[in-house]
Amino acid sequence: MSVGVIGIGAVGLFVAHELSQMRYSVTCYVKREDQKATLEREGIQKDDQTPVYPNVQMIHSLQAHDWLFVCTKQTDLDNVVKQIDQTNDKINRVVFLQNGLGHVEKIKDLKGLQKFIGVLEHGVKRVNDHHVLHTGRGLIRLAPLNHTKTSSLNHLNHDHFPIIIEDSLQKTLEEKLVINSVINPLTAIYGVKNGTILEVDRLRRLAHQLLLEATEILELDDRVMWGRVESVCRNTSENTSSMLADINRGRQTEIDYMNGYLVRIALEKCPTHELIYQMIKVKECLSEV
Ligand SMILES: NC(=O)C1=CN([C@@H]2O[C@H](COP(=O)(O)OP(=O)(O)OC[C@H]3O[C@@H](n4cnc5c(N)ncnc54)[C@H](OP(=O)(O)O)[C@@H]3O)[C@@H](O)[C@H]2O)C=CC1
Ligand SMILES: CC(C)(CO)C(=O)C(=O)O
Repeated sequence: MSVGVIGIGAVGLFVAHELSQMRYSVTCYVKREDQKATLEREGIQKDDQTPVYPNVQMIHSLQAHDWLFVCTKQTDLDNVVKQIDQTNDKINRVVFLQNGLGHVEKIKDLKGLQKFIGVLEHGVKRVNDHHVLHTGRGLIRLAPLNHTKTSSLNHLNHDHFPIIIEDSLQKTLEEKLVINSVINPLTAIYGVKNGTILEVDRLRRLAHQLLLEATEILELDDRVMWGRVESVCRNTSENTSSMLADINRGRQTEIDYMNGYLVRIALEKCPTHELIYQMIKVKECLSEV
């Protein structure tokens, strides 16, 4: 089986590594020549294991695959969707693994292939362009878009790469959105690892306040969701959240698809999320300087 992985950052390195270990024919798609050269030379290293050597191509050379995993940020999806659209007569199934909400509409426009949207609950930390740390064992939750059959997903499910099929796409994404809209901005504002949120009482209380607003807007059970936030903080305690990683690298964050999404749908009735949203926007401006 041939699998393509687009976007070889923290998530893409991990996904491409695990699929390569399952002996699939994996091709990584990147947008920088220097990352292509590094991956060809060094392979993908997970933790301190021996590297695996998937194929590496530039994104404009996207080829035919049985499965395609899209592991870019939400902010890069427009370009990627355009690229897949130009290639889609050769691609059978696509899995999108972005955090946040707002991408489903863009993806719906892709015709002629089976689409799955999912969330990755592993702790992953990018060390550099070819090395990733697996900081917390988790799983991938996937839901089909537009009544796609799910039986083909069984081929991808593996003990060290568990995939769960969820019935409700919206619920899966909303629950992950709650987790990210609490953990990501707080870790990015204070420059701390995920585990610190539970360790510092004032930070924990601020996290809980964000949780209460988010669960009220999305009509989710706040006790259940607080339990999930706590468990993600514990399982990924040593992780740098993707938003903190973006701020540290002077990149645009996904805040518009997380707290920004909540602010938009709640019509400004979520003051803590609105404040946090503004604070991250200021951080983005400052880190560009
Ligand atoms: N990091 C984490 O712990 C987790 C992240 N997520 C979610 O997964 C998604 C990816 O996150 P993460 O891996 O952290 O992000 P990264 O920024 O580490 O990686 C994204 C990668 O996509 C590449 N990219 C961007 N545009 C293109 C393109 N047009 N063609 C090919 N490659 C492209 C970037 O390349 P370049 O470096 O050249 O810009 C980068 O390597 C996000 O939605 C995030 O919220 C989900 C769970 C955990
Ligand atoms: C679950 C969490 C917070 C793990 O770091 C994540 O999804 C992210 O960093 O975007």
